[in-house]
Amino acid sequence: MASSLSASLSSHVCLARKESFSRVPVKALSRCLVPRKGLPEKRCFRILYNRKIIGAVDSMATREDATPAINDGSKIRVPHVLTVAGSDSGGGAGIQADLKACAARGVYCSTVITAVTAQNTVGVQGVSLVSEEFVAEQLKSVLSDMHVDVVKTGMLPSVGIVKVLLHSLNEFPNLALVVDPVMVSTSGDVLAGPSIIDVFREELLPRADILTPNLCEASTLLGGKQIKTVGDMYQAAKLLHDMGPRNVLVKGGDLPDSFDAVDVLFDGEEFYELRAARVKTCNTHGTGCTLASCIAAELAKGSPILSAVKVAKRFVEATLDYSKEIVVGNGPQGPLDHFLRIKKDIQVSGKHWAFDPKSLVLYAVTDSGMNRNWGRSIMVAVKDAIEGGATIVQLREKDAETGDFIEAAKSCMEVCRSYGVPLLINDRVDVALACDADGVHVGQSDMPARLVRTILGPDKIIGVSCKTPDQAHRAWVDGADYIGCGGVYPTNTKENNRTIGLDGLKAICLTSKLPVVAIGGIGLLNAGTVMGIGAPNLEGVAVVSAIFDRECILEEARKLRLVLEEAKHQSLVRESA
Ligand SMILES: Cc1ncc(COP(=O)(O)OP(=O)(O)O)c(N)n1
Ligand SMILES: Cc1nc(C(=O)O)sc1CCOP(=O)(O)O
Ligand SMILES: [Mg+2]
Repeated sequence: MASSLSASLSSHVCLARKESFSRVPVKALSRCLVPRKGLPEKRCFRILYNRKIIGAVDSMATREDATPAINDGSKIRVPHVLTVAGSDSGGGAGIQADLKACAARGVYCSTVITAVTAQNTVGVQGVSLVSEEFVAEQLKSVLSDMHVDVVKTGMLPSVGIVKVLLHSLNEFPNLALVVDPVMVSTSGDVLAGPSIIDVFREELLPRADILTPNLCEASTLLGGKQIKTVGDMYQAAKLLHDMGPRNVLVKGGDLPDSFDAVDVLFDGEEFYELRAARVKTCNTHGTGCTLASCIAAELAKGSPILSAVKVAKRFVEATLDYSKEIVVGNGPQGPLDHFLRIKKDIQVSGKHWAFDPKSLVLYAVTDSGMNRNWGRSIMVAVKDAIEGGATIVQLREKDAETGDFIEAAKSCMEVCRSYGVPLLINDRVDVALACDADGVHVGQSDMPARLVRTILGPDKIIGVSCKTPDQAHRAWVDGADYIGCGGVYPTNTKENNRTIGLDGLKAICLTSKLPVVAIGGIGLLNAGTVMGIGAPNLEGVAVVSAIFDRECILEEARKLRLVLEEAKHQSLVRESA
């Protein structure tokens, strides 16, 4: 039967969409097709390669079936996990954890809610089951419309709900299934009673691609078997595998006297002992849901089981480590921070403001050569510029070693944050990421602003150098926050820099939808003239030598700021006249 499929395999490759699949010769695949247990022959095949499941093929798939899996250039079908689980009002576990884990792993997640729990970091105060009919309706809504790759189950609180789910799974035999046999919450509250154990053992587990019990759940499924050692975990994994799931991951998080966090994966042939240093934290609420969702997310992307489990374990470790000191609620078990951000955002500045174009008034751009000549550090130069009145700083360190640049940038970040002045990095997105700078300034031959925006995200400031109205328009389309226009006058600071003059500057300002800062050859003597061109979106001037190639940075910045304030005053007088 397998050989009869090999002729049409190429169209089915898309359907399986397993990355590893594409590296397997088609000839080898025909030998690898293995009918899936419990499913009608000729319907669905697991693809085994080196004895590992690497994908699934529907033998009756047509080219049309496969079409949605192909990226046609403009439309991309994303990996999709459907979680069938309970809602946790505290947001740490259940559906809420599943959504966050999938989002953090870059996978779309739809939800079928089986129960609503009133829950917090103290415990579970109440549970309200969703009716079987309504669970069925949710399943139908999702599965009749969307292409789901993997179903992940959490809290399945009644036999009826498990049966409803099994019915849907029978209708969609290609769906991979991750079963997290949730029975008791981290607080010790029962979420699914012993009545469901039989239907789990007899009907759900044989359908599962992977089962992910903790020690208590493994013991319950095995009729109360004691699991106290890693050796017991191996036995439990084997016994659970005999119940039908293709893979079993017994999680040893609760193993007594264990220095490491040990999990045992059994794929029916080999055992894998996965060890990591135990993270000391009480913020563990939701780790089981997160791990299972993350495994589901990786499988949806096309990973083989072992690599999905390894990535998921590493992700949970990282979130545990990151979240170990965060405080959410007064109970003994807090939640995870799936996006590794909450703590950082609070610590870094307490607040994030949107970019304010008024911060462009006096834009100080550093120059490592000038600082060297005057024998001062970048940090001291930046501090003096800010104390003199600079409203935004750009580190333009063309000849610095990357490591030195990052260290200097980190120190300057501290200074700038303490004064509430934004700090941008010239050219180097990597350095900006490493020091969590407020943004980046790029020119026409640097990384395109659109890509910088994708990498830095929506919160960071992006500036683009422009010499023409077309470039200014492009910068706006690409998601920049402001443009730098120059050289207004000739400059010795930047070699071979074309001068656009005041007329060039004005032409750009007139059409630009973005705020503008003028640059190039600007100093005390001409800053007023530049600001006087009468363009409302010209917010300020950017200077290098007028501040940093002077004996006293603070004094020069102060004088320049006064000139700019006077120019602003004059323009207000002109407007009101
Ligand atoms: C505010 C501001 N405007 C223009 C530039 C010049 O950027 P770019 O054209 O990329 O040239 P380099 O500075 O990288 O030599 C700037 N840095 N800042
Ligand atoms: C970095 C830079 N960019 C320019 C542009 O025209 O885009 S001119 C310039 C150098 C500006 O230095 P100074 O203030 O010493 O003239
Ligand atoms: Mg540049």
